[in-house]
Amino acid sequence: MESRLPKPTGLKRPTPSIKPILPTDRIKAATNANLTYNGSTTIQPLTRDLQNIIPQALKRQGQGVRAASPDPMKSMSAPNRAKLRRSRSACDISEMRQNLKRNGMPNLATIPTKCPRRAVPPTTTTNPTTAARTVRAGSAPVKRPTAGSGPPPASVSTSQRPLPRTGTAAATATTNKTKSSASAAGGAATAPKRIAPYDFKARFHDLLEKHKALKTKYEKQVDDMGELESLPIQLEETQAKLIETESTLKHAQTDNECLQRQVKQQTEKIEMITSALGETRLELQDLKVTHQDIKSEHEFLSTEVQHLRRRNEELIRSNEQLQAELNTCREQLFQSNIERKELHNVVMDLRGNIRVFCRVRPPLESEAGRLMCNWIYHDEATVELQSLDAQAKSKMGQQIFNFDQVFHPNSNQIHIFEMVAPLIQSALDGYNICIFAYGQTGSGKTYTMDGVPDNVGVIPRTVDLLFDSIRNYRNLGWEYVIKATFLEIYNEVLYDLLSNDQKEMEIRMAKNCNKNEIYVSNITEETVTDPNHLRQLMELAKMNRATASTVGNERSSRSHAVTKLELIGHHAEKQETSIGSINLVDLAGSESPKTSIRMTETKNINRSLSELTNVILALLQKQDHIPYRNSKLTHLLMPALGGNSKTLMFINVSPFQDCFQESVKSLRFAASVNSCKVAKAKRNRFVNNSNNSSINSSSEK
Ligand SMILES: Nc1ncnc2c1ncn2[C@@H]1O[C@H](COP(=O)(O)OP(=O)(O)OP(=O)(O)O)[C@@H](O)[C@H]1O
Repeated sequence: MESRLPKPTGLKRPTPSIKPILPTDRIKAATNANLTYNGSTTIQPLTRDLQNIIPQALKRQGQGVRAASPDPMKSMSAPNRAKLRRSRSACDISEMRQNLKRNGMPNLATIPTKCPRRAVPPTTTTNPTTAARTVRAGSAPVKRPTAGSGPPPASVSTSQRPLPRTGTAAATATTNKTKSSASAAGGAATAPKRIAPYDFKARFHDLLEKHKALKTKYEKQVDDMGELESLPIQLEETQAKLIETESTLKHAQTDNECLQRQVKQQTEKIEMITSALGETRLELQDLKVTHQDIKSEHEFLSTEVQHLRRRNEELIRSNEQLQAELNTCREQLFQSNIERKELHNVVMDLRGNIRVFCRVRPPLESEAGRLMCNWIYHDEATVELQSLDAQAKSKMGQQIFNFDQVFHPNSNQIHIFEMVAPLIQSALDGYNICIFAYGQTGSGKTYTMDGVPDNVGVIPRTVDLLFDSIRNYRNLGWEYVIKATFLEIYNEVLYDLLSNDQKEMEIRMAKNCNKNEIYVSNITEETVTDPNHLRQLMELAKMNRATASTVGNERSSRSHAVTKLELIGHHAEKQETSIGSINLVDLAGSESPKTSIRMTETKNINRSLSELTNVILALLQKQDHIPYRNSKLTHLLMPALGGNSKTLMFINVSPFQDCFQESVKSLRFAASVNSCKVAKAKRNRFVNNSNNSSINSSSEK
């Protein structure tokens, strides 16, 4: 690392030296700035290092000693000594000149060979050499530095010395040098005594004193030198310490900056926290206010809660009483419902197990040109049919028919279903219900049973009524499951209307049951949970049903369609199960063979309808053998026609004159069925025992 100490700019770096100038050199130079080596040249600070200065100073000192202290053993005579002095002075000057020349300084003036002895008064203190140079050479005098800080020379012996000889310049120079030393030591007031040249003893003593003084000075200089030599080491140590201190300072500065930054950050944080604290205090005040409000509200609510608890306890006690009353009411309701069912069944029985409703359809817009018979509705149960043909009228006589209900052409679907609904209720009570529509093709059977999308018939309305009633029955503790099958009898073959698979289907007797209980094998049975599901199944069955165009109907149903809904109810509390069924039959339309296009189809339809008539007539005549098995239709409807069932038959007739014969035929058949008496229907009621289920099919009144 570079030192930060200021470098001297105005000082001239010395000529190449032994080692580069260090700051210690400057210190040494500054220390030596006041040093003067025995009246010789003062060492210039910061220009020379100690390695260069000290040897030169010692060299000069040695020269001075040599000049001032000639070896007394070698010069024995005055002329020789003078000559020696002369030569030494000359040597000194010559050496000075060489030094000056080496240092690039102006040269000294040449010393004249002889110097007039009286030119310089002996008492003057001016350097005779310099004065002689000034006078003779006329050049600028070269001043020799005077000793300012050198040790005082010994004056004890010099004061006893004789006055110096003034004959030569060398003597004068010696005298001056001595005087200069004396002046430096004791002041200019006491002039040193000159030692006679012949007084060798005195001179010897003088020289000894000088030698002693110089030795002391030399030792002192050596000590100083020792001290000075230790200075670079101290300086290096100091410099190392300085560098270390600078490094430490730099680290400290870095740490300081870091700390300042941290202090700044912490200060900012403190400000933020202080700000947040202020906001929090405000929020705290608000919360305290809110707390007070809530506290007061809590006290109010606590009072309210206590009041409500007391009120709740009262209500619980009241509720328990009401619950007990409710249970009693439920039990009464359950019993009442049983009574209602029995009474309902009595009404149904009074109306007849086989009931016949006659419906005359209106002419369509497309049939406006067709002639219509004369229909006379005597009352709601009696209708008279008159032909427009007088011959036929006279031949057939009066055609008056009685039924349970007659619906004229203006009767709508709602009126029809109002009369059907009590039967549906009986199905939920555990009875078997059979509703079928019989009539000529195009007379309105499908319209009555299925209806049209904007005016639905008996079957869709039955579905809605069933699910509404099931919801009401749920309040009484009954849970119902509905299972649905859709069957078609076409050309005396059974088809599953919910499946397109070709499969063998047979009408079979149910085992371990009433002899009239039957079932169809391999038929698809769907468990229905909501009315929409049932409607979707009905749509699918309708699409799968065989239809074709006939003379009387563009989309004639060419098969008998049987929709069976099995209603299984369970009362968990009473451990009671109720199973009822509804058979909804849309028969194929009877058709005259004369007008039929598909004879086989027509024959099968007419044969099955004829067998249906035979069965009903056999029942009417109370024959021992009822020919149920003569056709698939009668076999399938056996439970409904002859056994444990409540049956409703719609006789649909067309109002037109050209249908007169078929209408009369249908009405006669229906009238005969209406007069048919069958055994009373039994309610399918099961009570579950602990070990097994026993059937209590009770015979109703
Ligand atoms: N009461 C009625 N009111 C209005 N239109 C009716 C009525 N009854 C039947 N129709 C219409 O008369 C036409 C024939 O009716 P529908 O198809 O129900 O006869 P169908 O007896 O079922 O015939 P098929 O035995 O050939 O199937 C249909 O267009 C039907 O919409």
